[in-house]
Amino acid sequence: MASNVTFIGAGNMAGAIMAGMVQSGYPAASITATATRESTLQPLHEKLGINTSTDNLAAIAVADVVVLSVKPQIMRQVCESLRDTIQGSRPLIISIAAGLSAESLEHWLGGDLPVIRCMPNTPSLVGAGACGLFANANVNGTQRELATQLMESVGIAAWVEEESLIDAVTAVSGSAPAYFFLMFEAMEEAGVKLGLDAETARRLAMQTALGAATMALHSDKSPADLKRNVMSPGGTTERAVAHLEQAGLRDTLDGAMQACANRAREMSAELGKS
Ligand SMILES: NC(=O)C1=CN([C@@H]2O[C@H](COP(=O)(O)OP(=O)(O)OC[C@H]3O[C@@H](n4cnc5c(N)ncnc54)[C@H](O)[C@@H]3O)[C@@H](O)[C@H]2O)C=CC1
Ligand SMILES: O=C(O)[C@@H]1CCC=N1
Repeated sequence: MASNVTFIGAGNMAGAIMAGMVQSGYPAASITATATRESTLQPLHEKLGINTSTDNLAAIAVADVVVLSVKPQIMRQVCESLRDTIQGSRPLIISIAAGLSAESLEHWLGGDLPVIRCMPNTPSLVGAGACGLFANANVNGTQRELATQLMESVGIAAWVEEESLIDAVTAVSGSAPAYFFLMFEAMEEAGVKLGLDAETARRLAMQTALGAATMALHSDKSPADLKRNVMSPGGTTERAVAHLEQAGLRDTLDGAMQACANRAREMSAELGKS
C-alpha cells in the first residue's frame, strides 16, 4: 500500500511534485494537499483527483509523510501550529523550503523527529525534476528509501551527507530552471532581432536546450568535447562561443550561483531556530 503523503502548502513547487507523482502512477487517493484558500485547492482536486483540505491538522492526522511546502517566511508559525499533532503521530517530515535547517524545523515541531530536507525543482511537473536530499540522524533506512522513491517518481534524486550542500543544490538545480528560462527569453529576443518570428525563435531555442541536455545525459563525452564537436574551425559557433567567453559567461554564472547559495545561508540566519 502506498504511504499517505500530505503536502502542507499547495503552491508552485508542491503542485509540480504532486502532478508529477500522479502522472507517474502514485495513487491520488494517497495524496492530500492543504492551502489557506479553497480556490487554490479546487483546481488541484479537479485536475489530479487528490484529496484537499484547508484544515492542516485534519490533513496530517493520517499522514505517513508530511511535506512542508509553505514559504520559508511562514514556516515557523506553520510548524508550531502542527506541533502537538505531529508529536502524537510522528510521521516522516520532508521540508522543501530553501534555507531552513533540519534542526530549526525539528525544534519548531517539538523535537526528536525524522526530518529530511529536500531541494526539488519545478520540472518535477513533467517528471524531469532534479532534487537533492539530506536526512537528519533520526531518519532510518526505510524512510530514506521512501523519500528516494517519492522524488524519483518525478525525476532524479541525489543524497548529500552534509546539510550545507543543500544550499549548493539550490544553486545548481533548485533555482536553476529560472536561469534557463532567462536564457530562453534572451535567445528569443535575439532571434527576433535576427528576423525570426517570436514563436519560431522560442520553439527552436527550447528544442535545442532539450536536445543538448538529452544528448549530454546519454553521452560518455564531456560537455567540453560535445561543445568542440559543434565548433567547426573558423566557423560560426567558434565566434559565438568566443563572444560568450569574452563577455564573462562563466564568471556571471559563478556569481549568480554564489549569490543563490549565499541567500540560502542568509535566510537560515534570518529565519532559523531561536
Ligand atoms: N518554486 C520553486 O521553484 C521552488 C520552491 N521551493 C520551496 O518551496 C516552498 C514553496 O514555494 P512555492 O511553491 O514557490 O510557493 P507558493 O507561494 O507558490 O506556495 C505556497 C503555498 O502555501 C500555502 N499556504 C500559505 N499559508 C499556509 C498555511 N498556513 N497552511 C497551509 N498552506 C499554506 C499557499 O496557499 C500556497 O499554496 C518554499 O519554501 C520554497 O523555498 C523549493 C524548490 C523550488
Ligand atoms: O527562489 C526560491 O527561494 C525558491 C527556492 C529554490 C527555488 N525557488
